[in-house]
Amino acid sequence: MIAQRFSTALRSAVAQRGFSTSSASLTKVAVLGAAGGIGQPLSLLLKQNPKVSDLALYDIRGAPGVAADISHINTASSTTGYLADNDGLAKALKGSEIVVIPAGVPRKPGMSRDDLFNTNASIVRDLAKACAEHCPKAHLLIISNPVNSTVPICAEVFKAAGVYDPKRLFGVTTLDVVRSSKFLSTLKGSDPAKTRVTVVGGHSGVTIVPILSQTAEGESIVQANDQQYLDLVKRIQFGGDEVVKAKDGAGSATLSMAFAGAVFTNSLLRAIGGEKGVVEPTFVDSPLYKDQGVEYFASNVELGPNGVEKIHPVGKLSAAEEDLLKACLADLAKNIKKGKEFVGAA
Ligand SMILES: NC(=O)C1=CN([C@@H]2O[C@H](COP(=O)(O)OP(=O)(O)OC[C@H]3O[C@@H](n4cnc5c(N)ncnc54)[C@H](O)[C@@H]3O)[C@@H](O)[C@H]2O)C=CC1
Ligand SMILES: O=C([O-])CC(=O)C(=O)O
Repeated sequence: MIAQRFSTALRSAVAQRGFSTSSASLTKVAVLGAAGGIGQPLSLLLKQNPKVSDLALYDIRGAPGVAADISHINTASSTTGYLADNDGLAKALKGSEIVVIPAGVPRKPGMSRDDLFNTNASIVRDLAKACAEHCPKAHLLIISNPVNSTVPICAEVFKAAGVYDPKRLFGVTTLDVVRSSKFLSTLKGSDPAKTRVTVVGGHSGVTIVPILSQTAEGESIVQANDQQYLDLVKRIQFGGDEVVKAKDGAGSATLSMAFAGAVFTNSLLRAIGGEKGVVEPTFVDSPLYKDQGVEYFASNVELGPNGVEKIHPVGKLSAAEEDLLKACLADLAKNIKKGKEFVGAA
């Protein structure tokens, strides 16, 4: 009974976010880091998605157990778990059209995302090498932090292997969009499902730039440019810290991230299936600020069957947002350089 209620609630939440029930195109999706705090609920949500035909769950520990559990859910897709032995990673990746990567360590209180670099850079580099070898045409969705550096790392690995397609590499910044929507709609009493905020830049502190002036519910707050605006921007930029602090040493956002990851994956699945006009903010190889030394940047991106279809410019900004963008670009350039240098490319 409880399971039934849970399932109904989940399906309804998923439906509200626009998960289609048509299964025009069926896709193998791999999750690397599938037994982790994000990996498990993300895999659960992907099992609900009728556009997924095969779910390949890979982790250095625990993935077969997670897969066995999830495989009993009565949706059409098949679920298989893989460990590193017996060529598990290669088997998980072969035939995958989408690879979602939440592998790596999360923050503890007092740490910045950049403090994760030493551990996560090599994890992501090695997984990217395997993707370049076994599924070079897959769309790579990078969740592992620091995203501002791990995305450039993946790009350099793919370039070195001669298989880089900038249209198929995405840093998942959807959680910033989800948080902006929730925080703004709570302040304004609006419907969060209809309160869409574009968030540009990167995914760390001041590199997260919410463009509240372009949202009807945010316009007046931006115009007032008072403490309420400053607090809202700060909460969006440092929302991750709120969760890290509350979890008190037990990690960072997992459930909201799984939700955000499932939303972005579903948008890409819709676009791969031929739906037009699917737009999500995401951190990609972008021409927008390359002349300022920033090669990767999150802005609204129209998705298509081959990944990035069109990168939208940030549009008109308020004076305060111009200042936020300036601070963002300075930090972002450093984060990107660090990632490139790690692979020996800067
Ligand atoms: N992009 C975003 O918005 C967000 C990113 N994150 C990041 O996601 C990452 C994962 O977070 P959690 O799931 O909470 O961590 P976790 O520690 O709960 O799970 C990570 C999983 O990765 C696995 N793993 C480690 N090395 C691996 C390898 N070489 N191959 C495959 N799997 C491997 C671990 O065994 C573990 O199961 C962290 O770096 C975190 O900072 C977290 C929240 C939001
Ligand atoms: O704060 C963290 O370390 C995890 C993360 O990226 C987020 O919650 O936005």
